[in-house]
Amino acid sequence: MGKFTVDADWLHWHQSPSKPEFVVPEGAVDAHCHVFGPGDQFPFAQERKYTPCDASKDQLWALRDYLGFSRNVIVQATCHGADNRALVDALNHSNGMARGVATVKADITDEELQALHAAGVRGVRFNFVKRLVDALPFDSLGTIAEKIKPLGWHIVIYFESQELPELYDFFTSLPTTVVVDHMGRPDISKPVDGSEFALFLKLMEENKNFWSKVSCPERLSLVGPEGRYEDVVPFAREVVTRFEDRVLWGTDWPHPNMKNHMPDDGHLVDVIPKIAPTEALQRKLLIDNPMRLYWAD
Ligand SMILES: O=C(O)/C=C(\CC(=O)C(=O)O)C(=O)O
Repeated sequence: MGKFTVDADWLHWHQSPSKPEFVVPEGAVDAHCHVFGPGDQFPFAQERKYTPCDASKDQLWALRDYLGFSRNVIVQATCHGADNRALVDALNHSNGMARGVATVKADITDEELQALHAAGVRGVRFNFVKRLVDALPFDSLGTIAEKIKPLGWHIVIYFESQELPELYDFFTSLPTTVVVDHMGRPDISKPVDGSEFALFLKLMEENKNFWSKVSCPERLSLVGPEGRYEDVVPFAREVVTRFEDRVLWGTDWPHPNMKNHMPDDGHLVDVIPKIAPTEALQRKLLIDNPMRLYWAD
């Protein structure tokens, strides 16, 4: 029995994903995934809103190899709060094949930021999803943005589509490259050419410093795994084809807080050629864009 009790309704990540039919190009980057603990070694944060099962760096590397990827971008998840030790440990054991996105507080020092940079962190995440965090006030986030800017880092933002109108002006005031998680989580029961998704497309169109992850069909889909997440494809393809130089893709392993099903990671990879229908788009999505953002040096 570990130190932490996993949430009763927690779904364990897939133990035997299928081999994808789509063969990812050599050098591909899984640009959105997490490590959890192990809790005995890297305790979960006091202020967390969920307690997951462990998902270690070695298990992540095993999935990476199995799916045919070469590199990972590990995003600090809220269950670890602003304690980035599990993330840094993973980066330090990645042979340079992983980069990180951390969570920090406004009082972080330049020395601490330098240490994160040396480990491979290249961004911070601002999370506005209420079931996951009590978001920091805008002035604290502004302080963090100014502190990380000289390092050349970017800011990853996570929010749900209904929050975008309220957050829009704050987002566009950010002074760095900004990466939107999961296309701003569109409500895909609404039309792809409707007003809600149009606001997200406008954000991307009018602000060339904005990028988007075209990840997480499993969180957005209404047809689910049986329908191979087909209903999300028009949204993601629109973003990939319009903003081909500013898109990233990731598995989101180990898929925290999935309540209705646990995706087969192989099936998620098989969505890629549907949203990026040409080899040139696939290369940008999986190699050129993430390499530019995370391995520029
Ligand atoms: O993994 C994701 O991207 C999404 C999450 C978890 C998360 O972001 C976090 O804990 O920080 C979610 O929607 O529950």
